Amino acid sequence: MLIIGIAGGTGCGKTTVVNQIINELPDGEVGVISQDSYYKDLSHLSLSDRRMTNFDHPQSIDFELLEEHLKLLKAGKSIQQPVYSFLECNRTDKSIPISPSKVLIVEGILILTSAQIRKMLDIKIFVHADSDERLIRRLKRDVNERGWNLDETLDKYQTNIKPMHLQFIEPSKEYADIIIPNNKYNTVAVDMVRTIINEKLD
Ligand SMILES: Nc1ncnc2c1ncn2[C@@H]1O[C@H](COP(=O)(O)OP(=O)(O)O)[C@@H](O)[C@H]1O
Ligand SMILES: Nc1ccn([C@@H]2O[C@H](COP(=O)(O)O)[C@@H](O)[C@H]2O)c(=O)n1
Repeated sequence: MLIIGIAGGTGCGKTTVVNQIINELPDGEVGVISQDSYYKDLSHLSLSDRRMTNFDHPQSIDFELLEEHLKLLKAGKSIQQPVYSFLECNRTDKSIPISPSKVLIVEGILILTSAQIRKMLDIKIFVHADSDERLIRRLKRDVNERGWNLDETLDKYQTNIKPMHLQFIEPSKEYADIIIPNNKYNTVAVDMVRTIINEKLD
């Protein structure tokens, strides 16, 4: 199994790049795992306390479970991936079965910050977009899809998102084998990654 890690700051376009990569590949050959599914269980907190959590700090992620799942998939075993609710700011009681595949993409802002996870990655990719571009994309998404208003999103950006980006995410770029500039849609880079994957699938 070839495991590709895709990191980059919030709103840089990781999900978009992953979808572009897998779009023209055969169904079922490439699995995708999102770091978001591995946010720690916060059921012991009220919703208002959960909404105060710093979701951009590496400690918010259950990297142990993610590592265990990657090892199981690599060993040819299926896993039950937790399903996360952004509106509830918590894991749901649901999970989805993920079967092993020839290629697995693991995406998330903090994927390259974990030494255990880095060890499991065959190719490490960092998607870059300028911070103003990312903030604009993030504002639109949080307000339209994730149940936050404009002020809340800007407060989060100043208190958690920007400091964590500078402390953990941007420095993890140094571990990347490939950096994809994504201020504009980057079809050339997407085609290159797809070519690497196709070689593995042949
Ligand atoms: N190159 C791009 N140019 C303009 N908008 C983009 C680009 N890449 C992604 N977007 C948009 O930005 C938003 C965030 O993208 P997304 O892929 O969800 O980022 P991430 O997964 O890194 O948070 C989405 O609305 C997406 O359509
Ligand atoms: N309940 C949550 C959990 C996380 N976030 C934010 O998601 C961002 C990471 O996801 P991307 O798709 O943007 O890579 C991260 O910056 C968290 O702040 C959230 O808003 N609510």
